[in-house]
Amino acid sequence: MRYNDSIDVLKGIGEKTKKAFQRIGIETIQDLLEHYPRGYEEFGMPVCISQITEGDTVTIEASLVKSPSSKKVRNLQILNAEVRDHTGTLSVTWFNMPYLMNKLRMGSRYLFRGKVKVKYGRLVMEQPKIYFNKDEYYRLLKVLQPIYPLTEGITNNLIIKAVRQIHNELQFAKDYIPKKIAREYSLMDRTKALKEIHFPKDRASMIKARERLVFDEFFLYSLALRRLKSSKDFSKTEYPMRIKPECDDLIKNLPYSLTSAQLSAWEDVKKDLTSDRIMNRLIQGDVGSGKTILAVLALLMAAKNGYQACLMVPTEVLAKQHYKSLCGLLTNYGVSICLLTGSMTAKEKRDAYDLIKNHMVDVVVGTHALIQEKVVYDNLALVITDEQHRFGVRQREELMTKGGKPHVLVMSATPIPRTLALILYGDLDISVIDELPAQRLPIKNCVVGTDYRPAAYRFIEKQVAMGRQAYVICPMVEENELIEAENVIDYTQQLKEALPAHIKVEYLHGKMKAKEKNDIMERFAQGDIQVLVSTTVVEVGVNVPNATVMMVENAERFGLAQLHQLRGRVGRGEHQSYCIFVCGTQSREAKERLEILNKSNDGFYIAEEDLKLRGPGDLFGIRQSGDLEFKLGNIYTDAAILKIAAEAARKITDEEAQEIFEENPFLEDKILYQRSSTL
Ligand SMILES: Nc1ncnc2c1ncn2[C@@H]1O[C@H](COP(=O)(O)OP(=O)(O)OP(=O)(O)O)[C@@H](O)[C@H]1O
Repeated sequence: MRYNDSIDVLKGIGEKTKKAFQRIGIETIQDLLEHYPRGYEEFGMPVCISQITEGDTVTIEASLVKSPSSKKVRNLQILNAEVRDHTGTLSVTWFNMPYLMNKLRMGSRYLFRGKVKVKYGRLVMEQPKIYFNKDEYYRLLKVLQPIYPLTEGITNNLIIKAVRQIHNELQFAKDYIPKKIAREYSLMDRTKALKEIHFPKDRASMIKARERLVFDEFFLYSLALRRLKSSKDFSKTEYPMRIKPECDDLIKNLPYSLTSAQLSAWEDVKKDLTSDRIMNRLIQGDVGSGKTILAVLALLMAAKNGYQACLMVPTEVLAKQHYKSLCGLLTNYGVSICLLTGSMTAKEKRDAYDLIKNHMVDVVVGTHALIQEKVVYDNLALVITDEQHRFGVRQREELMTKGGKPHVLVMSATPIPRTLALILYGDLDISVIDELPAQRLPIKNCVVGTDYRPAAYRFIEKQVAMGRQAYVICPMVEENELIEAENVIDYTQQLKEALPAHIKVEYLHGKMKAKEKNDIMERFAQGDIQVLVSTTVVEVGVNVPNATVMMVENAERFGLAQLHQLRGRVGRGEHQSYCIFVCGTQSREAKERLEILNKSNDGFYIAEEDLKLRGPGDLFGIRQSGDLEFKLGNIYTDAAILKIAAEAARKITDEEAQEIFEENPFLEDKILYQRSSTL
């Protein structure tokens, strides 16, 4: 049996089963070996009925004390029975297994294994597996039985049998890792690891096997990425640029001086743009750290070199905001700018397409509309995506195909620990803005209960009297009977009543028409509206430096990273700013979580704490669903393995890497295929 053989060389896999396997991406012996269990079932000694509590999955040894009775409820054939051991009795239920009626004998002892629930106030074991033969069960004791991801037509048992056969007939699994690395990191042998991951001797052995296989995934991924990156490094740009004096001039004329972190990021960008290679850079900086100006400088540089450049942002509100600030900063330098968003009329769009195609504009700002088929660019040399996590990388790539191979600059305010950033944005170089403008005062935070509202409103009133503005965030747009949380529409009404009439309160939410949203945002930015009640649509990138209060209702409903983003909407100017997190529950856990924000304004710290508390899914708000998935490894929870695997990959010379992939010609493709579908 060979690694690349089709799975139908295995006994019991015919045409139909083969097709079913294909549906979950399994074609070869290797695929099946790498179809890892999603968990294990641990068989324990039988327990006494009196020891069982709700929710347990247990085995009992008991005899049937009442003949099974059968009834039909809609399409379901339900079989009820009662069993007893020396400590008590238990109800047992099976669904759609009528043939058990004749198989189970009154008074006989069997082993039943299943989950115990409470139904009508009584404990019931549902759909238990029956072991008619005691020895059959005792053989399973202490063994971790693999539980596989399945699809229709494929049972767990079928996979177990097939994998066992592979283990019996395949001598060696391919080992990708050089011996010196395996030794240095005390890795389990790969062949053994592939056995133990499916049929572990015990838990410790399974963990060690898993570590080895996760290491392989990360190690190879890091290597492949390195090769990809170095090959990219050699890809010559079609859009070489020269340094332009206008950029220095713009910096000189700003009402503030750039921080040293901004300056050093700008140096990175300049170096990239003036080199003969394509730029692929991520600028990572906490909320309000001043990333936008770097985008502006890069756009100016591209335009002054005679190229087109575009800035793609996730929302219409943000596109409008950037458009306005770009016009303010760049028109003096003879740069023409146009806006392109989904809500523009057909005619407006057509006009924009014409301007772009004929290079009547140098810079295009917009939303997804920028990557519509109809947009034809003329010499698109630079693509900047803001908050790229809101775009799939697919979309980014689509935009890239509109130019030859434009330079790419990605802006992200998502605080990700460096090791993770290296993997998540593995093909990008990274500049970090780790410093806030000097004159910023740290935001003052408080976590309060709903009874604090009257005091909060008085506080907002005072701030407004001083010429400042406030945001109030609610989780919902409108009332929903099923969810107890504040909603924007009703809240605005209440707030209008609670605040003096001269204070203008308006609302903003995602369901409003683009034009209405823009209008409200514009009026807020101009100071015509003093208090804006909104959903999280303001979360990303909105910049109104005069706003100094952020009040978040039902703060417990948001992730910490998201709350940090919301908080980032204030403290963007020279005024002291405040954040009031209103906790709508008494839960201690919720309050503890919010205390993390109370204590720190540092996005990286918050991200780490959130990771500890809630796990990765909720934290990053990015790349959550199926993003950068490895078969076994999880880049967040296996961060420790990721770190050493990346370190090990760095120890490999280019020649050694070449050898690894040469020996396994399908491997690199496979990894990079995964990359392109995820990164
Ligand atoms: N060096 C600086 N000194 C003072 N103010 C600055 C400096 N750099 C930028 N700013 C101002 O700080 C505010 C926030 O900057 P910007 O909008 O670029 O933040 P950002 O990094 O994009 O944040 P976010 O991720 O929250 O959108 C803007 O009003 C900007 O004009």
